[in-house]
Amino acid sequence: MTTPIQVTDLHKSYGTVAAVDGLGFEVAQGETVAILGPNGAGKTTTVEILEGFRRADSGEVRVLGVDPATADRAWRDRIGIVSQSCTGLDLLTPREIIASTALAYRNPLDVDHVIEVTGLATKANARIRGLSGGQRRRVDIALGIVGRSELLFLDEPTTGFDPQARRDFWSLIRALGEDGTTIVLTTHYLDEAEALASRVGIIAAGRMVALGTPSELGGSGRTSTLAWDEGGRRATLHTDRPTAEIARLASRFGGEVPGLTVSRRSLEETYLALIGPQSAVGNADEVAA
Ligand SMILES: Nc1ncnc2c1ncn2[C@@H]1O[C@H](COP(=O)(O)OP(=O)(O)OP(=O)(O)O)[C@@H](O)[C@H]1O
Repeated sequence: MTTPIQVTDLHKSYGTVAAVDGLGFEVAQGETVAILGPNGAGKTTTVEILEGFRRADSGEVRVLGVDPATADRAWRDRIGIVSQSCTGLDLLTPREIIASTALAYRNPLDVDHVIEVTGLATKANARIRGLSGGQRRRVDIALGIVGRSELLFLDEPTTGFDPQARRDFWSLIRALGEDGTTIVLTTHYLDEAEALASRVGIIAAGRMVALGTPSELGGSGRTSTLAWDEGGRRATLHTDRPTAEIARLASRFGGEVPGLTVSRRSLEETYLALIGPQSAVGNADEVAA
């Protein structure tokens, strides 16, 4: 089976700004990968190269086995895209737009089902211009999934969602993932990455600086740090087996361990440590000036 996304040594510059600077990663069939990174890190440029909307300067890119720069209509039919823009078709209704988009695909999802799972049932026949920002975003998502894509790109999909709508959207994405859809999403929400992604990639200054499961990069179930007071100083120990180590310490101290604390590095701490204050590339105007 073809690996859905393979990227090797990707480069893309705008004038003197190296937006993507030697980036490489793979996404396996059925994976949900979240791409994190600060503003200007190169996420959109990378994803738009994968979608065939921008040309790389150099490097190897294969999406569903094809170079997106030379891909045809049949390839595009296999891909769903939810970008940051809204439809702009203010006088139409969600149902009209979703139904007409479905006609463009060979094997679309049922339109009523899409309206239901995107939470648009009560607004299906209202004009787009009367919808809130979050409701318009749901229309974008409906258009991205109606084609029953093998590979789905979601660019900051829940920006503008209220907390319940985000949870509903997460359920929808999990269901698509369980059905075998490969998903790449960019997000600024670390909790969203942790909730949805089988792996998280962190891009800084045009490079993939980390790629791993949420528990490898942070979150639950990874290395803990124990600290306690001993011999007039603070002793520390990093361990994947904190309970066993605490039992060992308790036995050594014959009961209470003085000043014992147990902490885990969160995904947010890992992220902030990796991106650092200087990691985002400046924008082109600033660099040129
Ligand atoms: N069309 C363009 N022309 C010139 N510079 C660009 C263009 N598109 C992006 N850039 C620059 O390339 C760098 C990477 O931008 P990109 O949009 O890929 O970042 P991003 O990680 O998606 O950021 P954000 O989180 O803000 O969406 C930035 O410095 C940006 O100013």
